[in-house]
Amino acid sequence: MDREEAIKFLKSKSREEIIKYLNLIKEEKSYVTYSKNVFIPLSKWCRNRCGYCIFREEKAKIMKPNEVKEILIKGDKLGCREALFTFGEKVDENKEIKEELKKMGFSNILEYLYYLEDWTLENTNLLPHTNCGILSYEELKLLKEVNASMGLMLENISERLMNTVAHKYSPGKEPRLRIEMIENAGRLKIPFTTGLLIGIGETEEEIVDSLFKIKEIHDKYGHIQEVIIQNFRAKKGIPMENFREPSPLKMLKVIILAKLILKDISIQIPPNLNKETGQLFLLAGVDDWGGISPLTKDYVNPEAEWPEEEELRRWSEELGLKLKLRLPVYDKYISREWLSEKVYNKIKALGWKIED
Ligand SMILES: O=c1nc2n(C[C@H](O)[C@H](O)[C@H](O)CO)c3cc(O)ccc3cc-2c(=O)[nH]1
Ligand SMILES: C[C@H]1O[C@@H](n2cnc3c(N)ncnc32)[C@H](O)[C@@H]1O
Ligand code: MET
Ligand code: SF4
Repeated sequence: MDREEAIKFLKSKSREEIIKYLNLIKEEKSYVTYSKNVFIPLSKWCRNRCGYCIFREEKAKIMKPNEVKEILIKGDKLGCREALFTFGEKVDENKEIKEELKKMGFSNILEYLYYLEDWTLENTNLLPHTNCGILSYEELKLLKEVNASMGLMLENISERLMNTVAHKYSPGKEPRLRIEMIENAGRLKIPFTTGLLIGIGETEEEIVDSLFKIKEIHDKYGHIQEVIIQNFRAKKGIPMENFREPSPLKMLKVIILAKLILKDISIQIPPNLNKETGQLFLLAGVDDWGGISPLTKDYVNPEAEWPEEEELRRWSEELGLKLKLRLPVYDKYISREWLSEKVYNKIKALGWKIED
């Protein structure tokens, strides 16, 4: 599959073409994975203002250690294994937050995050995954010690979108910065999650170029464990509230392409954003349902409830696929090569069985 062929397919209106490419997806695997998590929105303030985001708040607020710990302890009791720290980008650029952190005894947000993630490893059976926007090489290096995996959505490789409602007020969505961070994570051997946001005004060419860029980075470092194909959801009150959501067919075609281009990388579809269509996407080779939570909502898409574990199981089993719990780090990355001593030992202490 090369660039031209991929673009042609994405633009094609032929039903036969779709069936032809679906037929190219050969699957030996017998399961679909998911993670059981708690979502910790440490702060909703953010230096960016993405046109599609409902998560961001102007209020300079930050979760207190006890609030966070309570969620972690409850999640642990419910059998969660992932602590998802997803929050605004560079929140300590906000003076009030910085002050608040100082009062709590931390000089910046990442020092506070490190403390909380270390506490998670010491006191619960959850493993941290951080997705908080742009981080430097040094910051990634530090956080690797206490994270099982980390993530950053590429969103799209398009520079052009930086001048549109999607990214015009979001310096952190500059594709060069995102690519640089994903590469730095590779240099540091951090198991990594990235993905595309579909339906934010991008062209077919830009989708294809984004997929090939991820493939190029992965060929160099081998650290991309999964790629999320996330469908834009219109919501009242966002600048992009009148944008059209991507059609199920568009999603299906992008998933097919992702699968054919990214090969050994797992393709993730958020099940709460694809309740009607998710099961059919399994036909196109979706490997993973991402994180669902028995405790916390999806703060990025608060209107979209998580399906129950049993529902995911039924969707999967109807297609002859077992539903299999995974950790925030995929089994193939569970080794001293990819994980810090601390995280590796924690996973061993959990008694996690790696079978393939
Ligand atoms: O609950 C969510 N989890 C999100 N996750 C987490 C994901 O569902 C899983 O927790 C990961 O597969 C890690 O195991 C993300 C992780 C990333 O690294 C990058 C982006 C996302 C986006 C979301 C999201 O919108 N909602
Ligand atoms: C955490 C990730 O959630 C995605 N995200 C942000 N806003 C929306 C929306 N309206 N619909 C779907 N996904 C969204 C972005 O890709 C972000 O990186
Ligand atoms: N703010 C970060 C980003 O967009 C984390 C996800 S959105 C809450 O990359
Ligand atoms: S999507 Fe992330 S970076 Fe963009 S405004 Fe929302 S919180 Fe900030």
